[in-house]
Amino acid sequence: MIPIAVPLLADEEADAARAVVLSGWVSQGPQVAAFEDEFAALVGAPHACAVANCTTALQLALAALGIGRGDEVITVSHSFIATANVIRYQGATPVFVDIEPETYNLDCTRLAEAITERTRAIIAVHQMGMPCDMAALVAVARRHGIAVIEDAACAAGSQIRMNGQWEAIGKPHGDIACFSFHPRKVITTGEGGMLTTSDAELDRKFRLLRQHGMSVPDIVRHGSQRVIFEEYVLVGYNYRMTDMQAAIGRKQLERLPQLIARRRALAFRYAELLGNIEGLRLPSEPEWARSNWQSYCVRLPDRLDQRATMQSLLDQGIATRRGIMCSHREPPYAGAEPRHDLRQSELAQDHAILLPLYAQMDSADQERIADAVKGELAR
Ligand SMILES: C[C@H]1O[C@H](OP(=O)(O)OP(=O)(O)OC[C@H]2O[C@@H](n3cnc4c(=O)[nH]c(N)nc43)[C@H](O)[C@@H]2O)[C@@H](O)[C@@H](O)[C@@H]1N
Ligand SMILES: O=C(O)CCC(=O)C(=O)O
Repeated sequence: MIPIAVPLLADEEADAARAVVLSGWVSQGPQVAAFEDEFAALVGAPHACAVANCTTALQLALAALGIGRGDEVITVSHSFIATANVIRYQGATPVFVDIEPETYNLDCTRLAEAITERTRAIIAVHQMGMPCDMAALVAVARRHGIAVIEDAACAAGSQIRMNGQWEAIGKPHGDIACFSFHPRKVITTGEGGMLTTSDAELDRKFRLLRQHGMSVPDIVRHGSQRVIFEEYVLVGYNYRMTDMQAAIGRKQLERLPQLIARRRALAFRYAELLGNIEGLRLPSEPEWARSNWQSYCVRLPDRLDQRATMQSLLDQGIATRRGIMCSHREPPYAGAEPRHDLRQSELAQDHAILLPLYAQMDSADQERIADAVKGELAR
């Protein structure tokens, strides 16, 4: 069986987690602080704040910006449901806009029509690791005084060319970028998330919000020779990352450059193997983007039934996933007619499939997958 994804975890990660267990300090301690520093350096961000997962990161991004009831947040429906849910958690209203069929990312030409006097933020998703057009998106947002949050859940290690320079996603190019370390991502801590920002005040709020609004963190009080009484200055959450997770994450960061090189080589090979199949549309990078290829998404011709194709591949021992879901089609969001046309989002969900892609795949696996896909197309 070839699964859709396999995390690359080995003795280094196991040993790092073991050392933390034996150290006796296991939650939001020195390992979390070191992981934050190393992640910030990797993406070139002034501040990085670790949290329990990317869903909590996105919620804290909205909370720190003061977004709540009565506010609207523009985003894509075509994303994992957490992108929409965090807007609802805050009591705000998600306003969905369509995607570009080539990149599966927010179509920036649709932004202007979606902005109202209630719009407070845009959540731009770097879907499947492919950078969203941040130059275009940020230009529109700045013109209207709207904040930009990047849902970079899948995009650790992806790059974008801005003003002629290649920069890591997460610098950030909007106001806040949010990452996931879920096992389906390029690097993992089991569960885990990170917020990056250039704004020291936002970073201060993330740190308060992730730990109950506690004015002086426990680790500071623990190390103090003076008695300190803390305050709880706002209604916060418990969204902490553990030190076992952070220690694993530090080892994963060491692997990241090789993982990306490997994934890019695998994506390149897929393009060679599947490139000349009539009717199959392959993903491609805009010339200003370098994807980490968190997922490799191909578009089936309309005549092929998506589910039947996926079932046939599964019967041949190859796991796939359907195109990215659309939140507006799920029960919590289906009650209201979407304000804007979401045709490309629906077509992508219904006609795309994700092929297996992970570092440990070998060329025989990839050829087997390509042959099986060819077989389906030849039906
Ligand atoms: C591009 C999209 O990719 C992912 O969506 P998806 O539909 O492919 O996700 P799921 O089907 O839930 O993927 C979970 C899969 O990811 C793998 N996986 C998930 N967790 C594990 C794990 O702990 N160990 C191993 N070995 N594999 C794990 C399994 O193959 C599992 O079936 C998510 O990351 C979305 O957030 C993302 N938008
Ligand atoms: O739950 C999932 O499948 C993905 C959510 C995620 O990546 C996160 O919140 O970090």
